[in-house]
Amino acid sequence: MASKNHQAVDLDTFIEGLEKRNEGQTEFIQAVREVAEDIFTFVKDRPDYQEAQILRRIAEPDRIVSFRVCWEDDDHNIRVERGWRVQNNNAIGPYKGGLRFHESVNESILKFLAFEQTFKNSLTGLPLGGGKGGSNFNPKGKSDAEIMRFCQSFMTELYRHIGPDTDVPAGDIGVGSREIGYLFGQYKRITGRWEGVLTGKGTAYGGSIMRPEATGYGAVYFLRDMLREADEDIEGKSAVISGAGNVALHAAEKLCELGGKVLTLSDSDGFVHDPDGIDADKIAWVKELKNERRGRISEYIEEYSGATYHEGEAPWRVDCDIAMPCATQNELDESDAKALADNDVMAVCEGANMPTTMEGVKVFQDAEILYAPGKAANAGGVAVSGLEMSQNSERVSWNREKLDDMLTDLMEDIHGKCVERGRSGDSGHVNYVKGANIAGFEKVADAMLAFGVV
Ligand SMILES: NC(=O)C1=CN([C@@H]2O[C@H](COP(=O)(O)OP(=O)(O)OC[C@H]3O[C@@H](n4cnc5c(N)ncnc54)[C@H](OP(=O)(O)O)[C@@H]3O)[C@@H](O)[C@H]2O)C=CC1
Ligand SMILES: O=C(O)CCC(=O)C(=O)O
Repeated sequence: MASKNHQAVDLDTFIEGLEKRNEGQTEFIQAVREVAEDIFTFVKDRPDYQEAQILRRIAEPDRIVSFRVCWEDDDHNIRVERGWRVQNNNAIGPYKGGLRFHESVNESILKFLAFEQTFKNSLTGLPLGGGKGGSNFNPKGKSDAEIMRFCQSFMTELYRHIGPDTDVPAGDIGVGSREIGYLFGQYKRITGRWEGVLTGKGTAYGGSIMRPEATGYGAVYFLRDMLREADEDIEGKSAVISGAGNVALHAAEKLCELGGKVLTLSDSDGFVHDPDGIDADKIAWVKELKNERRGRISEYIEEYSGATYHEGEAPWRVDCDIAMPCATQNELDESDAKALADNDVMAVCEGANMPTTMEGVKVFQDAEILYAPGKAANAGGVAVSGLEMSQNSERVSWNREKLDDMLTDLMEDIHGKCVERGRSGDSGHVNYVKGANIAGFEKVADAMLAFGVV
């Protein structure tokens, strides 16, 4: 009788097939490859996972919906963009993951994000599957009315593919509370239903009071847990942060609160370095600059004269104890990682999704630098989204204190899973990438085994 294992392939053959099937989709291939390296070792002793082709199936989205988004700008020009929703895997719960509006958005980027989301959401321990969506629409410089018309048009197609038990989108780059408001309003108008179909909503209409802070705060809680595991803490440590959006500013806020000193923030044009520290008042000023006036980070040096602005550069060469990439994918490459290692960085904790290239990750791992991948460290955002879904279906509202306690516990739990699965026998060093990959995979894999071949 032929072995049931006849379809098992080695890692190289798996990657070859992946590259062939997803030609040119570099971000997606990178994300799957990073997981596959750990999972292939892990499933060596699990023929049931191998025979069921679990990883091969998770690496093929359940479906991708792509659609035209047509809208009218303030000068009455008709504009056409492309929208997508990638529903990667719903083995353990409804598809869940953000929407990104950025001119760089394409299928590869959304597929990598939806794939990573599947593992991240599993790590939270909540019943959430993985998805992601968005558009190549560029929100920069658009009026509020233009943003509203775009969001309404986007939702006019998306609404038929989502639902509180089907797929629950949220924000990501370029999608904050303003956009979620317009999207939710349009969903409600079309369907006539008030239901928890989006998270990141305003508190006036069912949003969680902690969702805006959750990703950045959660990442710093993970950092604190990781440092504690190594008998260190945040107090007195200097930190470089990239980005000046939702994740970066809330990470900066929590770092300051826990006694850290934030030295940098950035946007896609450059970074600011403030040797005096970017404290809570300065962060509040940047929040107003970014969220209300929609300005550029370069304006910081006009307000705070001790700071310098570095056009076209990233902050990774500034001497620091802690680095937190909180902007976008592949923003920290091998040479950046070497610069951080040469400066004896103690910990790298990712607020963004896949911000470090594979070569950069290798530098951190070879140097045994404490390194937390985004899929574990930034899971606090989607975890609080999961809590927002519970609040909506139970028709309850939890206060900030309760939610912050729950977020703290959730991050501690994710950290614990990474340590359990990622600690190496000899040195005791924790490989958080391996830990997150294996712990995230296992729950989804067990659910998929239970379903048979579907
Ligand atoms: N919001 C959330 O809850 C979660 C977000 N994440 C991830 O965190 C990261 C940041 O998201 P978020 O803070 O929400 O997004 P925002 O839109 O609020 O902010 C994004 C920030 O990153 C900068 N940025 C974007 N693209 C680039 C680029 N190509 N090069 C350099 N800088 C860039 C932006 O600068 P500029 O204004 O110039 O474009 C901006 O400062 C993303 O990777 C996202 O996927 C992960 C988990 C949850
Ligand atoms: O809260 C959510 O559902 C979205 C979070 C997200 O997009 C992410 O974790 O990258």
